[in-house]
Amino acid sequence: MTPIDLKQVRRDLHRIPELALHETQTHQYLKQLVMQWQQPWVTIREIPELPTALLVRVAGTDPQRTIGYRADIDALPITEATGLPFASEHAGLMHACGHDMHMTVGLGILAYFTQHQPKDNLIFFFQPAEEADYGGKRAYDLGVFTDEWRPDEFYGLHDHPGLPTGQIATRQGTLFAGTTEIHVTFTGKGGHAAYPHEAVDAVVAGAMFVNQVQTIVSRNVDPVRGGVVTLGAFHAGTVSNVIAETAHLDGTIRAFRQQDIEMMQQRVRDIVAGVALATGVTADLQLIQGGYMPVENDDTTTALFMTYMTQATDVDFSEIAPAMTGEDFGFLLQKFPGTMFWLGVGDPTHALHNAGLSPDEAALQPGVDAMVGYLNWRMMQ
Ligand SMILES: CC(=O)N[C@@H](CCC[C@H](N)C(=O)O)C(=O)O
Repeated sequence: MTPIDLKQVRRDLHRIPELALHETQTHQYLKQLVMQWQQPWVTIREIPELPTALLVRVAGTDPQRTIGYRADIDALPITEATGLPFASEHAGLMHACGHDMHMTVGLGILAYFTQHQPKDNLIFFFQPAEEADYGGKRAYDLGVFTDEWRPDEFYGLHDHPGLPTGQIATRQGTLFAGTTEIHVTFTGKGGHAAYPHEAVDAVVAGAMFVNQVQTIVSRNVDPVRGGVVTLGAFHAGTVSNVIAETAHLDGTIRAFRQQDIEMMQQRVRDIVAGVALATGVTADLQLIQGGYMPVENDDTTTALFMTYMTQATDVDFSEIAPAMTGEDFGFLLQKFPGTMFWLGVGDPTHALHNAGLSPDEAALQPGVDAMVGYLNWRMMQ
């Protein structure tokens, strides 16, 4: 029997969402739970330079390889609107991307292998900072995945509200886009609304920028390949009769190929420079890709994964098209072969990052069972 109540664990985690690199309560919860499953073949590891991360190694009985499994643990600055009895207790924060589900499935798999020592070595990486600040790359750059903590292959899942509960889905090749955060501040000269000629209007500069970035995808990206530029925030000004001195905008660039992402980054730089020249504002632009590289599934591990998932009679599996969501697991998959996959959580009326998102907890057990089944099968190959 697996020593974990999946639904209870998920609800406990759902109550305590924390932002990237601040997941202290979550880290403590995970650690206390894992410590209850201690066995001579289980090692818990913390990283002083990345204190909210947690790694667990399960030593195999006759290892041929080390298999990694990653679950992300951070939440979003969204005020929950689900009305659930176990809703977020942290004002303004929510597990609106399902990382509470990700952690719970990861814990379920780990719990199983603490009780049934595997043949191969397994490492579990409970990763801070997926939504921002690229915790996977940070861990890699700190040298975490070396020596006995080096995975020969790496797996990780993301929940998908649009897929039926418990369905597993993935594909060969690119699964998710690479992304780049855009942060730009235009600074002009504030003034009276009646005297625009004596001011430099940052709202006009911001509006020009919003309009001109719309040409990047429509005019510069190969339409067959696709891409997205979304500006999610625009803050400027105070009242109707004062010309705004500053405008700050935040957004994201997305595409499936790194060369397209870099071309789009350059177009954003060009447009910012053009807006500054045309309006007289000064501009401070930051483009941050961090670890959000395109998520490229490895041919070999993905063929194995899809073979198992297709043949397993208790797994509902589908092949799926790539998505423009981003994931810093893309960075780790550049360093180690592996496979990312979706787990259906059956809430088609709410997208990821929606305040009403309520993943179906009935997906937890099939998620654990599919991955435990796959790992046991993989270790016999
Ligand atoms: C699965 C998911 O929603 N991931 C996030 C990753 C954020 C990347 C970065 N902060 C950016 O916006 O570029 C996503 O928004 O896709």
